[in-house]
Order: sequence, then structure tokens, then C-alpha cells
Amino acid sequence: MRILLTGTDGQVGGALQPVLAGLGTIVAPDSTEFDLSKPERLAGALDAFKPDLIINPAAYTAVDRAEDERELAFRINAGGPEAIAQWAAKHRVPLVHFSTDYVFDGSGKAPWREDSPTDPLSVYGASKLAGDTAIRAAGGPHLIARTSWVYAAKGANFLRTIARLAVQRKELRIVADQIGAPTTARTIANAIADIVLPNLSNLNELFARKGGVVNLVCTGETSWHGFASAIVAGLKSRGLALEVEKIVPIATADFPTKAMRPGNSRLDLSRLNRQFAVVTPAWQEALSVELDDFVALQEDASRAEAARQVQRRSYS
Ligand SMILES: NC(=O)C1=CN([C@@H]2O[C@H](COP(=O)(O)OP(=O)(O)OC[C@H]3O[C@@H](n4cnc5c(N)ncnc54)[C@H](OP(=O)(O)O)[C@@H]3O)[C@@H](O)[C@H]2O)C=CC1
Ligand SMILES: Cc1cn([C@H]2C[C@H](O)[C@@H](COP(=O)(O)OP(=O)(O)O[C@H]3O[C@@H](C)C(=O)[C@@H](O)[C@H]3O)O2)c(=O)[nH]c1=O
Repeated sequence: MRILLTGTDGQVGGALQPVLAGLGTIVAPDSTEFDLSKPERLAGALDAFKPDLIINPAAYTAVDRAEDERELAFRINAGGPEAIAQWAAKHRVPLVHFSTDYVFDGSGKAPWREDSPTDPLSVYGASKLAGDTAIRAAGGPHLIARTSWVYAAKGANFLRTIARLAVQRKELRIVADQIGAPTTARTIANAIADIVLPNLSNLNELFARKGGVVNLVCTGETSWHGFASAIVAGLKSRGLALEVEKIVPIATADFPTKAMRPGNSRLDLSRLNRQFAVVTPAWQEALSVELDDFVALQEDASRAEAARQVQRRSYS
């Protein structure tokens, strides 16, 4: 089995790589070898890779920057996935792709279902929705896992932003009126593995029956303020020295950003639970696992830095 896995420098791709190891040959091209912003080149690359399964977490994820880079965001998030999906449909190769809560307008309080009406508020959300639509239109066997608020111990994400700000500032001001489910890349990777691994020999048939979009997030809900507060409490309880004393809940209007973000990002997990018998951990439980990893990485980095300083002193 040859698996083409994109985005392994990113959070979800990085978490998927070890989970899929041992299943066969994993081809993991970087963004120069398999550049989604050049959709016209992807079919040729796929002809050469000859994958039996494609998993595509690569994406343009800079939400605010996308407002100024609309064309690039659409090429990477819509044009690239469209080209991959057309190749996959033509060769009957199953495709796993990822979508976002930002395809919704964030109205109301009810969790969004897979078939709820979409109406993105941002260029990023619109570009991801265009990717989802193109994959469905290509008509091949596919699964689009729609997730939200993704983070990991490594990478560019909210956990690492808050950890950095918490050592720099006495006060953090964090929006408390956007509600969703923080989700670790590890949770996503494990769920995809639970779906894919037992069905490797019949993924086309599985995706034909149960494919399409499936929501995939940790269980429970919180606001970004609730998430930040849990991150800070978790870091403190693990002995990290932080400056922060106060985490002030604010309204979205008090934190102006280039891109608009949905107020209601709740995603309904019934389809994941029923169709795939996958149950994800509570967001607090997943956070605890990730914080252990984050703190271990910090300690490794401090030890490496201390060793470098000793070495520098011994040379001078
Ligand atoms: N992060 C989040 O909060 C959420 C993410 N999602 C979706 O989940 C998926 C995974 O996201 P996540 O792992 O967090 O993303 P990351 O931002 O962590 O990683 C993105 C990856 O995409 C690659 N990439 C970017 N541009 C290109 C390109 N032109 N061609 C090929 N590869 C490219 C990056 O490579 P390089 O480093 O070389 O640029 C990187 O490996 C995406 O589809 C995203 O839209 C959904 C909801 C929430
Ligand atoms: C740093 C910071 C952010 N915020 C707010 C801004 C925003 O509403 C919220 C999250 O900010 P971020 O910019 O880190 O997150 P953002 O990039 O919007 O995260 C999104 O990324 C894309 C890729 C997705 O698909 C989404 O599911 C979601 O995870 O926190 C504060 O209120 N105070 C702060 O100090």
C-alpha cells in the first residue's frame, strides 16, 4: 500500500505520519515537491507517486493573512484539492481531506451538522468550502473530516501563542463569545486511523457508503477565553514560571482582527459516533496530554540551551 500524505510539516500531517507508519510506503512530499498552489502540476506528480490512498491535510491556514492573499488561499485550499480529487476520482483512489468550522457563519447556538447550511465569514473559510465543494463534485470516494481549533505541542497554534504571551504579560485579554471545541492534532490522527486502518482493503466501498463530510472534534465546548484559562492553569500546575496574573474575558468586538470568525463553532459529533463508532476525548483530557508533551519539549529545549552555553563558555 502506497499512501500519499501531504502537510507533514504541519500539525495534522505531523500527527498522522507516525500513526500511519508501518502500513506500507508513506510518500510525504513537502510543499515544494507537491505544491498545492500549482494545481496544474499535481496530476503529473500523482501519476509518478501512484498512491493507493491520499491523505491531504496540507492547507493555507493563516486566517487573517488570507484576507490579503485571497487568490493564493483559493489556489491552495480549493484549486489544489480539486486537482487531487479529480485525479483520485479518475483512478478510484480514496481521498481523505480536512475542513473547518470556519465554513459556517457562526449564528445560533446549535451544533452544526454535516449538512447544515454553510456561509463563511472569511476568505479562509470560503476557500476551504470551495475545496470541499470541488472534492464532492469530483465524485470519487472521499472523506472530508471537518474539525476546529486545532493545536499540538509543536507548530503555530493557540496553545503556543498563549504559552508565549503568558511568560511576557501580566494580563491577557481573550474573546469569550466564540464557542467551539479545541481539538488536538493527535485526536484527529487517532480518529482517522480508527476509521481507515480496519478498512484498508475496502476504503472505496466504505467511503461510497459512509463518506462525504464528517465532523471530527474533541467532545465538549468552551470559548477561546476558557481554552486560554485552561492552558495557563495547566502550565502553572506543571511548574512553569509565568508572568500572567489575569485573563480577562472580552467580546469579539474588543479584539478586532482582519478576518471575521464565527461565534458558534460547535460541531455535532453524532455522525462520527454512529457511522464510524469513533468517540473522541473531552477537550480537557486531550489538552492535558498535549500540555505534558509541550512541557517535555520545553524542558528538552532548555537542557539543550544550557548545554550550548556550557560549551560556549568552555571555548572562550
Ligand atoms: N489549524 C486549525 O486550527 C484548523 C485546521 N483545519 C484544517 O485541518 C487541516 C490541517 O491543518 P493544520 O495541520 O493545522 O495546518 P498547518 O498550518 O499546521 O500545516 C499546513 C501544512 O500545509 C502545508 N502547505 C501550505 N501551503 C502548501 C502548498 N502550497 N502546497 C503544499 N503544502 C502546503 C504546510 O507546509 P509548509 O510548512 O511547507 O508551508 C504545512 O505542512 C487543514 O486542511 C486545515 O484547513 C481545520 C480546522 C482548524
Ligand atoms: C492571541 C489572541 C487571540 N484572541 C482571539 C482571536 C480569535 O478570535 C481567537 C483565536 O485566535 P487565533 O488567530 O489563534 O485562531 P485562528 O487562526 O482563528 O484559529 C482558526 O484557525 C483556522 C485554521 C481554523 O480552521 C479554525 O478552526 C481555527 O482554529 O482568539 C484573543 O482574544 N486574544 C489574544 O491575545
